[in-house]
This record gives sequence, structure tokens and C-alpha cells, in this order.
Amino acid sequence: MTAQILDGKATAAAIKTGLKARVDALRARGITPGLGTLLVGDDVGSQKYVAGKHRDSEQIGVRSIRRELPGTATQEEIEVVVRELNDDPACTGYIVQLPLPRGIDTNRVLSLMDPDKDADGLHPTSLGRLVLNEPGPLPCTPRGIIALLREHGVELNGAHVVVVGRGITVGRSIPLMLTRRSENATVTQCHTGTRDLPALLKQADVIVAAAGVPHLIKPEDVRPGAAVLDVGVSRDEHGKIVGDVHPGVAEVAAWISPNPGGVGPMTRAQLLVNVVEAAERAAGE
Ligand SMILES: Nc1nc2c(c(=O)[nH]1)N[C@@H](CN(C=O)c1ccc(C(=O)N[C@@H](CCC(=O)O)C(=O)O)cc1)CN2
Repeated sequence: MTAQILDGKATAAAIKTGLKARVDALRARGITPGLGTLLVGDDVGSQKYVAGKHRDSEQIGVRSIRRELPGTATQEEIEVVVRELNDDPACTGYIVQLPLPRGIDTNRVLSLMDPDKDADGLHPTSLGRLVLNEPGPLPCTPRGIIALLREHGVELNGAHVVVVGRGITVGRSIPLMLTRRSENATVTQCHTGTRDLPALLKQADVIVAAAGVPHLIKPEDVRPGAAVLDVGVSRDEHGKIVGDVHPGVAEVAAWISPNPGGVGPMTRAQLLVNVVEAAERAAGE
């Protein structure tokens, strides 16, 4: 391996240490931030991610509010829980774990959330604020990727970033975030309809692989010196994570995020950043 590791575990741990001090300051004023999660169904990956979110919350003194529904829950049953979380004063921010079961109108569920409690940055108001360049919660995985690159000194200013994927949690919003003046990158967004993906990948200073296709990004697609972020999570027959990036890429790239241990822990840490920021905003800071 020649690439340097974009260590999400260590970076997330440092972020959580900083957040704990802010939570302690809020609690000293009688304000305890509370993270709510709504998990629908029994997807093993989603269960793990939600458990990790609550483990992190507890470590920094954020209260956990867990709501779960079976995979057979109806649209109406899900909406009832969303309204309860909106009305629960102990819940200062919450997320609806995605994906929701087939047949559920995800956009409708997200749009029923109180935008002031949107800890995921996925409410239409939050995404609108991002487009308009106004302050608000930001989607956790893109925010985590940018923080991870910054922490390791990877230059974004003027960089050509190739994003592969157009999903709701990463692909849709990361180009908006990377092209803000503060990041100042140039983005090419690719997806299943892209012609000659390898030719575009080869031009990238930074690759964000969020397609959910095992080993889609091959060593020969990557320019020596590039940074490669592996966001994709597929699982093999033993339940082991297989990312979007072929292991051989570590011999070519200058920087690579491990998977697990890269973008995942950063996603969870940025969720807590959103929760703490929302509690601070509500406290008038
Ligand atoms: N409401 C949301 N749903 C989903 C989001 C999101 O940001 N908001 N993103 C993904 C999943 N995700 C967050 O929920 C997530 C993915 C991975 C991890 C993580 O910590 N992964 C570990 C490995 C865990 C394992 O062994 O499986 C790692 O990478 O080290 C946390 C959160 C889709 N849904």
C-alpha cells in the first residue's frame, strides 16, 4: 500500500471530544441535546448504523431517543412517529434512517419532519438552504467527507472532484457543498448513465465513490496522486463490507479512505455536529 490513510475513526474521535465540551456547556445551562432516530424494518446494516449513532451520542452526553417500527409499518404509522418526534421536547434533533421499506413515500416522510429538528440535513428546507447558501444542517456524509479531506490536508480549492452516484444521502448534495466558495472545487457528477466513466475518473484529483457497486473503481481508473473516498457499502455472503473501491487502488492513489473506518464514522460524527449546532441555535447562541 502506498496511499496514506484518511483515518475516519481517529478524526471522528477528535470531533467527538470537541463536541463533548460543547454538550457539557449546554448541560451546565440546563439544556440536554437529545438525538432521536426512527428505524423502520430489520435491515442489519441500518440496525448497526443506528446503534452506532446512539453509542456516539451517549459518549458525549447527548440523550438517545429510539423509535422502531416493523418493516410492515404503513405510511400513516410512520408519519405518526414523525409527528411524535416533532412534538417531543426532549428530542432536539432526529433522523429517519434510510432507506425506508419499499412502498413508503420517503420524500413525504422527510418533508413532515420539523425542519428545526432535522439532524440529517435531508429535509427539503435544509436542502433548499444549501442551494441558497444559507446556514442550516448539512447532509452528514458529504460534511464528513469534506472534514476528513481537510483534516488530512487534501486540497479542495481548484481541485477536480469526480462524484460517482446520485443518491439522496451523498451524490445529490455533495456537488452543492464542494462548489461553495469555501471549498471551491470543480465537480463532475457521474452515474449509471455516464458514458466512459474511466476516462472521467482518470482526470480526478479527488474521487468520491458512492455508487454501491462493489469494486467499481479500479486501479487503472485512478490518477497517481489522487485522493479516493470509498462511500459504497455492499456486503458479501458473510456480511463483510465490500466497498466501491478495489483494494488495488491503494497502490496508485496518494490518499484513500478505508472502508470500514473511513467515511462511516465521519457520517456519525457529523450527525452529532448537526445535533449540537441545532441545540446551540435553539439556546440562542
Ligand atoms: N437518515 C440517514 N440514512 C442513511 C444515511 C444518512 O446519512 N442518514 N447514510 C447511510 C448510512 N449511514 C448513516 O446512517 C451510515 C453508514 C455507515 C456507518 C458506519 O459507521 N460504518 C462503519 C461500519 C459499520 C459496519 O460494520 O457495518 C464504518 O464505516 O466504519 C454509519 C452510518 C444510509 N442511510
